[in-house]
Amino acid sequence: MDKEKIATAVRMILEAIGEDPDRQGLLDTPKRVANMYEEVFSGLDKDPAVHCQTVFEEPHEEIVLVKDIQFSSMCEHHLVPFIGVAHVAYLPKNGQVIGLSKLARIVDDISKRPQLQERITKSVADLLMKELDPIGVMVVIEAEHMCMSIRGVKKQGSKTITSAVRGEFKTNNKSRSEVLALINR
Ligand SMILES: Nc1nc2c(ncn2[C@@H]2O[C@H](COP(=O)(O)OP(=O)(O)OP(=O)(O)O)[C@@H](O)[C@H]2O)c(=O)[nH]1
Ligand SMILES: [Zn+2]
Repeated sequence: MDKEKIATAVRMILEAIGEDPDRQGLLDTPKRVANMYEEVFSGLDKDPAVHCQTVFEEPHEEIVLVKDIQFSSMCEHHLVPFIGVAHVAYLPKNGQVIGLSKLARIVDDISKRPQLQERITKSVADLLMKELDPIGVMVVIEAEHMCMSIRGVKKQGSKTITSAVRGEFKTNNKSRSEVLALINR
């Protein structure tokens, strides 16, 4: 990531809004913002598939759900955050279970990019289907978009919920309902 370029651009933005980038309080701001962008866009040079290599042999053939995985991402339209939780469920096949923390790491890597909530939801589900080859995957994400709360329509507290349903969870209403009940309990 070109942090020098980000800092130069931030200095230009400060000038453009009529601020003095050389006043005491703003002197380090371009550098700080560059460091922040490096952090919030750190997923751009990561391959979340690597996390799918940590699998264990365990004959568990029922639902595995990690819920309330906190995440934050940056809306690609306004470059302001959206913040919320992801719930990731899957049905293991052939006794192949993935390390639980890896589900959260996948959500993180995919979130830390300029994103849309729908794309994060779909990307997590598709990655798990491809790499883990489970019987089913279901991803539900709930988030508040700052671009809807601090500006524009200014609807603070509104939540956007997206889901991506694959395999058994798509074809079997009962399995899908079971995951939803576990998420909502
Ligand atoms: N589908 C989807 N839309 C998003 C997401 N994040 C932000 N948006 C929307 O992107 C849209 C961009 O709309 P535009 O009309 O191009 O931009 P704008 O004039 O800033 O829109 P307003 O937010 O309505 O003021 C807005 O409706 C946002 O709410 C997301 O993750 N998914
Ligand atoms: Zn936005």
